[in-house]
Amino acid sequence: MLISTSTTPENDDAGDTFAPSPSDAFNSVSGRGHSLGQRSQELGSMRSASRFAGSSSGICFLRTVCDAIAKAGTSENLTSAPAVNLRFIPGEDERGGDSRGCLWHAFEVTNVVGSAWPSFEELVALVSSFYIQGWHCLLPYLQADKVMQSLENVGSDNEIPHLTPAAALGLPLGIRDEDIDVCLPNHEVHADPTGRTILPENDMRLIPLTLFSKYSGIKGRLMEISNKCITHRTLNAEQALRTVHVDILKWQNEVQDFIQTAFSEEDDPDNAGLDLRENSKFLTPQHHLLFQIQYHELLLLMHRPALSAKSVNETYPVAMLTCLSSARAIISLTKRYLYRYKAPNGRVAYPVLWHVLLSAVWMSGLVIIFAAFECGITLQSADRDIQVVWSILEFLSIRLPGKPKACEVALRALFELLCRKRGFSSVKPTSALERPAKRQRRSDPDVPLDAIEPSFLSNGPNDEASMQASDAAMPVPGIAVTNDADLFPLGALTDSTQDQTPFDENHVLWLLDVPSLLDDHILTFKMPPAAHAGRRIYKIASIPADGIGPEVISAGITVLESLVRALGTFDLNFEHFDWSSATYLKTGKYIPDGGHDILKQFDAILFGAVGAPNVPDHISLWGLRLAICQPFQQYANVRPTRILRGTQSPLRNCKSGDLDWVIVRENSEGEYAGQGGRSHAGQPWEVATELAIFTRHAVERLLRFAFETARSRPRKLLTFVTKSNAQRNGMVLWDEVCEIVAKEYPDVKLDKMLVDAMTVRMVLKPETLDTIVATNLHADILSDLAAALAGSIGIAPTSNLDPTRKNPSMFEPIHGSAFDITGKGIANPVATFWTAVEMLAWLGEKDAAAALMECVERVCERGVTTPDLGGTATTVAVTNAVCQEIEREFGSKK
Ligand SMILES: NC(=O)c1ccc[n+]([C@@H]2O[C@H](COP(=O)([O-])OP(=O)(O)OC[C@H]3O[C@@H](n4cnc5c(N)ncnc54)[C@H](O)[C@@H]3O)[C@@H](O)[C@H]2O)c1
Ligand SMILES: O=C(O)C[C@@H](O)C(=O)O
Repeated sequence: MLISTSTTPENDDAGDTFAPSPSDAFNSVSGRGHSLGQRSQELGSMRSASRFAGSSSGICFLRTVCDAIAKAGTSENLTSAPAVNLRFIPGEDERGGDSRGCLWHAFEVTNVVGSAWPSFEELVALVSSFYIQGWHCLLPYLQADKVMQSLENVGSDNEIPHLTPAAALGLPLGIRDEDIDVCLPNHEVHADPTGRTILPENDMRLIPLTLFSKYSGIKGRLMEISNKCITHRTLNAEQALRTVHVDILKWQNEVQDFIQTAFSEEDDPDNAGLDLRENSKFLTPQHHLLFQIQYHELLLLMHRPALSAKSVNETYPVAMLTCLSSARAIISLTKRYLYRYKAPNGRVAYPVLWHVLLSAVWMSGLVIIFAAFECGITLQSADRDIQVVWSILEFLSIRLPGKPKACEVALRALFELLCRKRGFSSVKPTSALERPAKRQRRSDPDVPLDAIEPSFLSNGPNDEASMQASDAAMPVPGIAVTNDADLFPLGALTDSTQDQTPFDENHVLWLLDVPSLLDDHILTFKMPPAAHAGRRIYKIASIPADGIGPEVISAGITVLESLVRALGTFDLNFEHFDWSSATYLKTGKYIPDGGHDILKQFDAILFGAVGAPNVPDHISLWGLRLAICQPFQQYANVRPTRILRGTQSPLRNCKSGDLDWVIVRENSEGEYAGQGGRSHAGQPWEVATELAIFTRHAVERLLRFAFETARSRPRKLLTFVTKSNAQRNGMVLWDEVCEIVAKEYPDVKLDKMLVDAMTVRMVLKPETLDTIVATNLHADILSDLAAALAGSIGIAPTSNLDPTRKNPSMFEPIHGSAFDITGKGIANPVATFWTAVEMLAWLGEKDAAAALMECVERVCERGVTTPDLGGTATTVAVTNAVCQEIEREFGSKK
């Protein structure tokens, strides 16, 4: 089956062009193919010029799925839904999901080495420092001595591939990296640093350890291929992948050999020297599951980049189908394992598997949704798999809810979106979107937490008989599984089932407060330093233009460059355009001929302000700002307002938190349609008309965007502002369209205001507002008021978004050229910094965006502010303070 490489027509938001036809499996019916221009810098490993390393491919895949689903279907306005809705999409490269940085409960860690073993608190601190701040998946391959040494002490980090199996095998965790790389049965004696023999040479655990180590090696090579072909310098990416594929298959066969050996007779001559009786008990269902999941993870890792590649090609169907079958295998294996080996109290029988299962099942869920999106399977079929994924995630969240919960939220939102866009509302209420009934039981104090089980464990076709039938259908080669979880060697970690410590219910309930957890996570998450050898590169067009524009844009770029240096994970390439009033006065044009085509090649536009005393305002605004926003269909103008830490509202008693709004302004027509004219010029009866135009199409797409924005925020409150008492045509159309669109968002509370009364409410009851939507002119005025109520127009940002991402979006501070302070060096750069934050988030660099915002707020908190906020600092001083804060936080990687 060959993929069509022709560009699928872009979907028109006037009609759903998608038919979920399985017969068209993986032909580009989805329209995804060439439409991912925004991600052009994130190329998969199937492309020779790949620029990301390691698990970036996971993040890239994740974005592919989100972008593709958001872009599809009738509702163009939903484009940003996943990004807005989910707030935080768990990635592979983000760790733990528990904002406390604690992977293990105290009762899951046992002191096995006597007093030298770190305390639980030390263990948490160590895991947090390596796992949360400094970890990267390539670490084991880099052989960084110091890090490895410390990891020996931590020992229980289950995401470091070879330490997972070490712990799983019950090996003393003092074992060194070199042991794992070189050890072969019958050849070496392994000793800990004190000389005590820790592994006799005939210890059969060395075989799986070697196999796990080989797995790590293959994984590392796959990452290298995505990165720079380090191992395969002489091969192109496709040749390199073929050799790795052979190694994966060889590895899997070795695993099977080993499993068969472990359960064969002792007198088998092949097993001479191996103490089978002593050691076979170490091969448990957990090991087997781990091996099987690792096999499928390798296949996913190998094929996934092809799914994220910018253009589809003939490798795509193989990649898609391989990923699909591996994803289904992972889901089915995990389900079967949990069914059989769940501990009596309902928890995962062995905590060390928790993260392995979590990341494998999460990635599999994404693959299933993507396959449904690509029409490789029907939505109904995907629904069945996804139900199991949710049940597993729900089950895993019993141990530590943060990350499983975030995965569940993300998958639910994506699947819901896909179902809606395909018009399959029946999938939605009956299964996919309903919260499981068990959820209520969790908060019921009479039901012990231990009573919670995954739904598939307790009912329907998932009984023992059908499990056995499915076992028969998919035989597990070679292994004689044992039902006795107690056989499992505990190593450094005890099985939670053996511990009598009651589960910390408060901890669970605290973590169930998902929105605040996720917010918190965004704020506290730190990017790992310089993890990626291949960096994402964004092309930014900078148009500082007039007045204080050049001063604040220069400050913004300084801060962004400092952030980029400190994080080392992506690059911003700025190109500067001198399109301004001065240019207009010289050439007669703000934008030269062909200027729009040039701008189209950029990922985003960073804009200062336009307007000069010697050019009429309507010429400058229409010549530059509107001349970009309107043709680029940046129809959603998004203006968040908040009282930043360390700043004050002019409203008495209004505290930070009381005023936390997002204003969504229609940005393509309305009062800015440019219709009208003048007659009888210069005569006493001269007449001028200014005609506002409201189209159903533009109103609907903007309202849907506003509802999505409101839905993505904790309060789910949308205030809809018009003047439909006086303006009885256009505004009444807004009212009618709003009523229709609102039906799609029953979870969003709708609140209607007339614009005059709205100004009163903004001043007197700011805490009653959250997301606000209004016309081009009304929202322009309301957003200046909002900025002033939050302290200054000098802090307020704007995003001019084309949610379809067909054109670059433009980011600018709300304020104008501010002639009165131009050149004085006191323009507040915070609005531009916050604008830069919004731009980074739109580009997909959400962690970097959150990090920058945090640094800006810390500087405000320290009182380093310009005069408009009551301070005495200059633009440059504030800029330097933010750069210093960034360096303090992340260090500089110059
Ligand atoms: N997006 C734009 O390009 C844009 C937006 C608004 C106004 N304008 C244009 O700018 C020119 C001036 O317009 P205006 O005076 O109505 O609005 P303005 O936003 O330029 O200034 C209003 C007031 O706010 C202050 N101010 C603005 N930004 C500040 C900052 N960063 N730090 C400290 N104080 C700041 C100014 O000093 C002034 O007192 C006009 O030509 C107008 O058309 C352009
Ligand atoms: O009305 C405009 O668009 C100009 C200015 O007020 C802005 O908000 O950018």
